Amino acid sequence: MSIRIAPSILSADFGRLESEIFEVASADFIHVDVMDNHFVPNLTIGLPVVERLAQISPVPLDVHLMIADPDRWAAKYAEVGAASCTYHFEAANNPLQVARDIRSTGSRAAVAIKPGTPAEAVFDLLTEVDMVLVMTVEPGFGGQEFMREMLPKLGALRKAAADAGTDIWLEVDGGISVETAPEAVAAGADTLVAGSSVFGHLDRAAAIANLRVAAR
Ligand SMILES: O=C(CO)[C@@H](O)[C@H](O)COP(=O)(O)O
Ligand SMILES: [Fe+2]
Repeated sequence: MSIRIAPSILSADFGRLESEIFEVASADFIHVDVMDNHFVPNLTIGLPVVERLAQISPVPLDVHLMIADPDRWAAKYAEVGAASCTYHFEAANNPLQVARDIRSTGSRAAVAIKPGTPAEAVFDLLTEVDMVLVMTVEPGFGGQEFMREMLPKLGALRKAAADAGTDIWLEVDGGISVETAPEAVAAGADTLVAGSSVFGHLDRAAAIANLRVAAR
């Protein structure tokens, strides 16, 4: 199985975002954290910036919406060019409808769960989404410590998806590095978000290559 790497631009230099994105062009996706200071206690970027990033990025965008009311907003991010659009289960009034709205645009739909949310919460959605994102930190900030106690959720999701006759991607986000990537992959992750462990290195391409080797 080939592992997908998605550098999170939360740890990039926002003053030179375009060149930062080109420095991680060897990645499979660019992970874009959208935070609204309501669902999480942090504020980043919104729809107009994501739209422009989608136009200039050499690799597809994996947009992670940490926002209230994804029922209203999620499909709009897909419409402006997010190849994959992830909303939080905890924030959605109608999680099933949000997934369907995203998919109706042609983008991949993904649902995320915070550390306090059990994997079972999204079992009913597994045939309606393309990916589940298991948070391995509390959402809101980069550079936090990896919560390895979240890893059993991956096995549970993999089994539930197989039981439901569907094949989905499983992404982990938070504290992923060359040390923790092997654990996440062994537990069932196939898509790794990495913020500080990519943008914390001057040579971003080497950091991505090192993650790929570690994940193998
Ligand atoms: O969604 C989030 C944080 O809420 C992430 O995508 C972070 O940006 C990951 O950063 P690192 O833990 O890899 O530094
Ligand atoms: Fe994220």
